[in-house]
Amino acid sequence: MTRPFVKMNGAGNDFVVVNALDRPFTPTTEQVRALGDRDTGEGFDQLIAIEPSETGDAFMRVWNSDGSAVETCGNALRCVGWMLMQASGADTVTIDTLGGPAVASKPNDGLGEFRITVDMGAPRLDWRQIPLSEEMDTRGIELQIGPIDAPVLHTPGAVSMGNPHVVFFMDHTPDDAFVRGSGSLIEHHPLFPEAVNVGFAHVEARDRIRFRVWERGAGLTRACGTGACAALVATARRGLTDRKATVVMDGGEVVIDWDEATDHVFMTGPVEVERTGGLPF
Ligand SMILES: N[C@@H](CCC[C@H](N)C(=O)O)C(=O)O
Repeated sequence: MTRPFVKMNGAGNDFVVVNALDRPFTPTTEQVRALGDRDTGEGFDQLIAIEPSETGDAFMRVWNSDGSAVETCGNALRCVGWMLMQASGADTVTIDTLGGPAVASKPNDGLGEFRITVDMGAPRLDWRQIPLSEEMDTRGIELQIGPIDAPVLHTPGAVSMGNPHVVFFMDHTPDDAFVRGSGSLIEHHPLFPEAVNVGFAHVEARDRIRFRVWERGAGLTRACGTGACAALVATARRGLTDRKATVVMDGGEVVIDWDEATDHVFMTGPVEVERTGGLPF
C-alpha cells in the first residue's frame, strides 16, 4: 500500500509532508535518508508527518534529511497550518510539536491565500534552554572561529525557538563556501550538546536582515523559519534591529514580529504546493 505525500515549500525550504492521522508513519533513519536524497529519492530538507494530537488540531513530527528526528520546523508549520486550514475551513489551527505548540492563522496582509502567520511562542534565552554545555550570556556567547586576535567569526547570539540556534552578526552576506565551511564546523561544536543550527545575519536596516543558514542535519538550505525568528530575536537583543523586520533568505522572505506585550514571536510568510506523490511504506 502506498502512502500519499504532498511536496511543499516555505520560502524555498522544502518538505515531503505525509498524512499520519489514521495510519502511523514510523520510517527508519535509513528510509528517511534515502527519501531525502535529491539524486535518488524524493529530495527534501525535512520530512514531515501530520499525526493526531490530544491537545491541538494535529501534531507535527519532523525529521531532517540526515534522518535525525528534531523538535520543530518553522517553515513546515506554515505549510502544515495551510493544509489543515484548507481541509477544515478553519481560520486558525493549533499544531503541537516536540518543541512546543504553535498557532497558525491567515494574515490580513492582502498578499493572497498562500500566506500564513505562525505564533511560534516565546523564544527561550536561558543558556540551559538552548542548550549550551556551560553557563553563558546568550546575547553573545564565547565562541570564536579563527585566530584569537583576528577571529573570522565570534560572539554569536544563542536562541532556542524550540530548537537550538546560534546567530552570527555579519557585516556582509557570506557566500556558499563560507556558510558550508563554518556552518559544518560549528554544528557539532562541544558547546552545543544537541548540536545547533548556524545562522549568519547581515543587518541591512533596522527592519531588514539578509540571512543565510546552515541547518543542523540538513546543511545549507534556502530558508529556515525558526532560524529567521532566532535572527530577529538575536539582532533585536543586541540593539541592531527593531522587534519587527523582514528576513530575506535565499528562497524567499518572511516577516518576523517579536511582540513586546506577549513576548511571542510571530512569523508571516509564503507556502507553496509543488506536487503530490506516493511513498512505498
Ligand atoms: N527548516 C526548519 C528547521 C528544521 C529543523 C532544524 N534543521 C533542526 O535540526 O533544528 C525551519 O524552518 O525552522
